[in-house]
Amino acid sequence: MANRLIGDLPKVGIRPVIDGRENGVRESLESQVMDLAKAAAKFIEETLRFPSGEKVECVIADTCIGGVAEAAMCANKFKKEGVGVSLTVTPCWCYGTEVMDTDPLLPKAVWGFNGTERPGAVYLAAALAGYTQKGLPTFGIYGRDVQDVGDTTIPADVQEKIIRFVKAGLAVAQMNGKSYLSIGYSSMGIAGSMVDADFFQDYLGIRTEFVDSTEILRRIDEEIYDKDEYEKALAWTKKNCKEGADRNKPEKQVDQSRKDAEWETVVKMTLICRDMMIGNEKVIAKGFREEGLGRNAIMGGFQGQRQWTDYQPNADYTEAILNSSFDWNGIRQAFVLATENDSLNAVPMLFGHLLSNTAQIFSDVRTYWSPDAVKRVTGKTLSGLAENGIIHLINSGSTTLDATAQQRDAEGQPAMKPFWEITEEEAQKCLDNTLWPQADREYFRGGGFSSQFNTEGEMPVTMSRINLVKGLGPVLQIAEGWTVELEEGIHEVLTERTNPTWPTTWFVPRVNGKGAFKDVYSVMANWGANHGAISYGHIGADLITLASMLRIPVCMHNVSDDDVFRPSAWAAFGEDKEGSDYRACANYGSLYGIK
Ligand SMILES: C[C@H](O)[C@@H](O)[C@@H](O)C(=O)CO
Ligand SMILES: [Mn+2]
Repeated sequence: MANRLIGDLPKVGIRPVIDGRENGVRESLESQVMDLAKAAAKFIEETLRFPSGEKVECVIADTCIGGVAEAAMCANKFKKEGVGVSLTVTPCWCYGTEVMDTDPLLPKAVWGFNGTERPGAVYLAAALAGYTQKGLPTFGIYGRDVQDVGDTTIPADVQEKIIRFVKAGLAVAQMNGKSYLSIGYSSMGIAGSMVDADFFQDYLGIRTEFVDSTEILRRIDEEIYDKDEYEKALAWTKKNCKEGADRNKPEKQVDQSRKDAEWETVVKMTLICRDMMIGNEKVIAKGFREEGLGRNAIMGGFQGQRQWTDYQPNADYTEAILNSSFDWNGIRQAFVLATENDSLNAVPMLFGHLLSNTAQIFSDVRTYWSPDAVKRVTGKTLSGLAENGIIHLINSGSTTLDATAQQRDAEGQPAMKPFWEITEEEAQKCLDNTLWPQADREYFRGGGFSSQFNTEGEMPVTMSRINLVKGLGPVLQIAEGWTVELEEGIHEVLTERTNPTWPTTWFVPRVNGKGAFKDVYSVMANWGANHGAISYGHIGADLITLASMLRIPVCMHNVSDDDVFRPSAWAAFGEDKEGSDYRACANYGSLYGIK
């Protein structure tokens, strides 16, 4: 599977730095330093893959870097090779600012080998002081236990930091230069769908492309899509997407021929939205080059409500299928497409996708159900992880079908996996566990079909969200927790009170008795908007590292302090990690903003 966006995937640049004193010192260190760089490169290449499936590639400087000339040669090589992340390694003393990497846009880390024969860790401290003094925030990596000279094994604590840094750095690099495709504009007064071009450009390096929804009608009417693929997609949909019960009042119900026409429209909408995002050779071959080039969109949003959905079938099918790891073409990388064009939920979905390589859930953060309220309406008692209350995540549309939780990890537990680990059987189970009821025609006058399922089993997940605060800028909120399955009889009653035609995920955040995480209720009460992006796994620490690279402060999280890994300069902004994060982000400002 190839990267589907324009531009090469970023590489990881490894910079072996060395004590430049020739005639003795340098020569005695050359192979040890280079071996450390090779060990780091091997480890990264063996561990990481891109969401598109490609292995991550490392580039090592041609020589060890003993001074500024070799630093410049390395920078030159990195530019030519498309390096997006810079990791400096050394076991020895080097000349801090002389060997440094001064590219302000490359996320940077220095691994100073913890040995004592040669002072790598002393160099690390000197280097970080230089980076801080020059306004180039850099991550410091320093193993807890002393290693022997020449040992090229990477201790577990160093491994964890290298991977956390590289993953987040590659996410930064992958976003840069791509687009957010806004199909339609603002939905129902939702602030996140008033797409803020300055935020995308300044903080993420992402362009914003605005296309009116009538473009979809035009492409349907003028048949600007691949008709062969359309036939294949429609046949696959008929076979794999079973219609659920029509819950509309009798006077609102439409006949099957109208429903069949709606299926045809939503399948076309899916092809067209995807083509608008990433282009399609087949559309170019039909003579529509401009349309077939796409918008180089790494994510997008579909306004839908209200003008489109008052008139045409909703995009629930389109959003659900594109956000899933499979379709009529087989198992493939998921897209990131927000419903209601909530761009501030698309961004954390993209963060989650780039950090975990998995498909993402988009949901309304709809209801906190206390144990008492559940008892009152169901007569039953919440138990297990759910015992202190649950949050109902539900939204028509954008929830990936991977969230049916039919995939299994190595231990046989429910999971949402990178697409290359998903089996045909698992993809089929996700489809088999989803029904497609006719949309609620009071909300969606143009009809359409909503995906309906209930996330099965317990999965570790992380909910996150970006909010824009006037006078402050963007902030990120993060809540790690679990999906839970409710005891027989509870789900049915609770979901009946909402929109039973929509997908439901019951979520329990990990609480700690303090602040926003005092209890489950407080998490709900402190959530900054109507939506959340939910990623498989506990990725809060990765999100925190990524946010610091983008200078987005984290306003709420439940990650242990020990796992918070930010540039070393953050320590100079105070001991309290939350306060220092705000001050450091304000001091450095957005990564791409023109000051
Ligand atoms: C149908 C309604 O308009 C929903 O779409 C609404 O509950 C939302 O999802 C609001 O974010
Ligand atoms: Mn919503």
